Amino acid sequence: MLWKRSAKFLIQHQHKAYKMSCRVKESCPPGGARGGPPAAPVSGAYKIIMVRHGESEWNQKNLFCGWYNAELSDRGREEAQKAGKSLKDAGHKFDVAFTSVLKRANNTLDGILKELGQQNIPITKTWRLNERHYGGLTGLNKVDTVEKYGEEQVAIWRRSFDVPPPPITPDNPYYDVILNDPIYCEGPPKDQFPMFESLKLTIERTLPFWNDCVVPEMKAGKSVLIAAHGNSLRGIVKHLDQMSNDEIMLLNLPTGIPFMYTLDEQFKPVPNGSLQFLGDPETVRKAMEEVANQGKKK
Ligand SMILES: O=C(O)[C@@H](CO)OP(=O)(O)O
Repeated sequence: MLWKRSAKFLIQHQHKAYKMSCRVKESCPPGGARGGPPAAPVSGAYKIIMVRHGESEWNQKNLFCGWYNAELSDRGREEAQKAGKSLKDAGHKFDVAFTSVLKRANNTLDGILKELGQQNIPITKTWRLNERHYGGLTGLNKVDTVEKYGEEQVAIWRRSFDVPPPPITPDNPYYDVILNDPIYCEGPPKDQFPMFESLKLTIERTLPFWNDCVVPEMKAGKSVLIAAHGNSLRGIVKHLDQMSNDEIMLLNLPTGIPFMYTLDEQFKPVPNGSLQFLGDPETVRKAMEEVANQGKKK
């Protein structure tokens, strides 16, 4: 079975991974988001910075979170501040920012923009940049889930490309909280509200936003920052780097460490333009490993 092979591949190769205010908008802002003067692209190329939110309270408790609207932990708030400082020290300024409708990403963005003194730039929030919906796993502890279903099954649920978690059902304590959360007032419509998402399904709702809203801003010469989630960003990375379904399984994005892509005119990464983290390599490697280990036996 393909997913069995994929899970084995994942477990065997995980260690190699490193090497390689409800202003919610469903559509793009009218006329595009407006910011300060457009940043000139370097040698005809585009640069974009993305960051996974800082550690959330549910990351700290090692719970599957997905569309549950968890708060940042103290460490997460510090990570956001640190990310802002490293962007400031590297001389970055942004014209526009994009984020999900979940407060762990919104507050990470706010923390970064505060450090940069750029709280007034236009921000577009969309559910299309949300974390993947973790379905029936929402609220479960990852290590307890490993104890119950085994490391291999949890690896498949967490990192396989197209095997979804089981659907969330009304007996899940977070079913109503998520479904009726006012942050979803502008979408998705109730009859299309996801009950689970694989990475494949996540990409199917994230990529249209990337193409229709983010790319036009870059084409207009705007300097763009995205603060989103581990799996919505993995989807964008997979698309940009044209990674195979097996390759993307190995990538675990660390919390709160910004990364840059330098893209050519076709929006393909230039040589050495992929996934350039703003952090020292050892810190980044350890942070990635920490995420990978969340789904392993203690
Ligand atoms: O629980 C989640 O929503 C995500 C990110 O925190 O977890 P994972 O890394 O297991 O995909």
